[in-house]
Amino acid sequence: MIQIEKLRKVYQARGRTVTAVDGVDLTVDAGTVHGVLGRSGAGKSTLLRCVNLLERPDSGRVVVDGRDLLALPGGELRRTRQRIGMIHQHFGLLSSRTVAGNVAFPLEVMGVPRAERTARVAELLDLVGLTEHAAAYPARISGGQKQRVGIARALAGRPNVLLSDEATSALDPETTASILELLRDLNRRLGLTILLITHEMDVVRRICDAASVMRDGRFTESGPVRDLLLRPGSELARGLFPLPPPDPRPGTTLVDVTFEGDGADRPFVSALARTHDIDVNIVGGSVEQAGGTRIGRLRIELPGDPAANAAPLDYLRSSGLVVEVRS
Ligand SMILES: Nc1ncnc2c1ncn2[C@@H]1O[C@H](COP(=O)(O)OP(=O)(O)OP(=O)(O)O)[C@@H](O)[C@H]1O
Repeated sequence: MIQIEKLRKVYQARGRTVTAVDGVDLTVDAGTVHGVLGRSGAGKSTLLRCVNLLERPDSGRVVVDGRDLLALPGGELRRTRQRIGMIHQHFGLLSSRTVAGNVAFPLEVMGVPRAERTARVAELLDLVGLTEHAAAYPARISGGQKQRVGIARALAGRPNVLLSDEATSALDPETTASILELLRDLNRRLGLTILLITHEMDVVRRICDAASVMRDGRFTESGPVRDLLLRPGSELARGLFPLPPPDPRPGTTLVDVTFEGDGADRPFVSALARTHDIDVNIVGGSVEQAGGTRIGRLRIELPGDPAANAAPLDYLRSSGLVVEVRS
């Protein structure tokens, strides 16, 4: 479990002060995957690097598995940090070592005896599907395989927590999907808690249980993915279900309807048309699997202005749908 309280990190660079993380609170429950989403410069990397103290926060608290990192004495801090794995966008492999040698490296640093190390490396390579490539050098393997080596290496110290710094940003979509699947699988099999940062909506959709949207060092929204997607005005929902900017026609009402699970199969559009004897025009929409559930977003146009549509809008709301009037 990761608990971050009022975390703040300020950089001074060339006479300029940048507040990269500006009082962030975050709890990542044990065994869940949490994604922090945001544009370049939002403060995501700084936040992530504060969780294993690669960056030292100016103030706030970072508690990992019940240990307050900023209060730990040196030796204990080092041992605790060894139990926090990290993977990176550009893998960071040692080119002079084989795949097995790269995975063995942190075990050597930890002083694990040779026989135990060999067995552990074999176990880790099996876990990430790289047994056959144990003797290959990084230059000879694909980007996806390199990230698998990165993951095996990060798991060497049997961490409960894995930090992922844009781990799939350098990969093509197909390889991205397979790496995300591997991370999801490891999260489930090992009960691994994963905190990842990304600028890709799709990463959140595919593997995150919860997410935060970061801008200018702060979270603008944060919570379980399902809850965020069902919240009117959610940036995450708008990003995952892109609809064109609303362009209402005079004398009509443009409505965005978000629905979950069964709602995706319920013919609420035809029911609305029938119940209120109106023509409903579907302008756009999509249905996605996200946050462990199926969520859809549909933009519809009703005849008449919003004031004239009070009853149909009430009908949609009382059907358990999330309704946002865009005109
Ligand atoms: N070592 C540093 N010294 C000075 N300023 C820094 C340093 N590291 C980051 N910053 C600044 O802090 C802000 C947040 O940067 P950060 O890298 O955390 O954002 P990010 O969301 O991860 O973006 P990116 O994806 O581009 O890395 C930016 O304005 C950046 O220029």
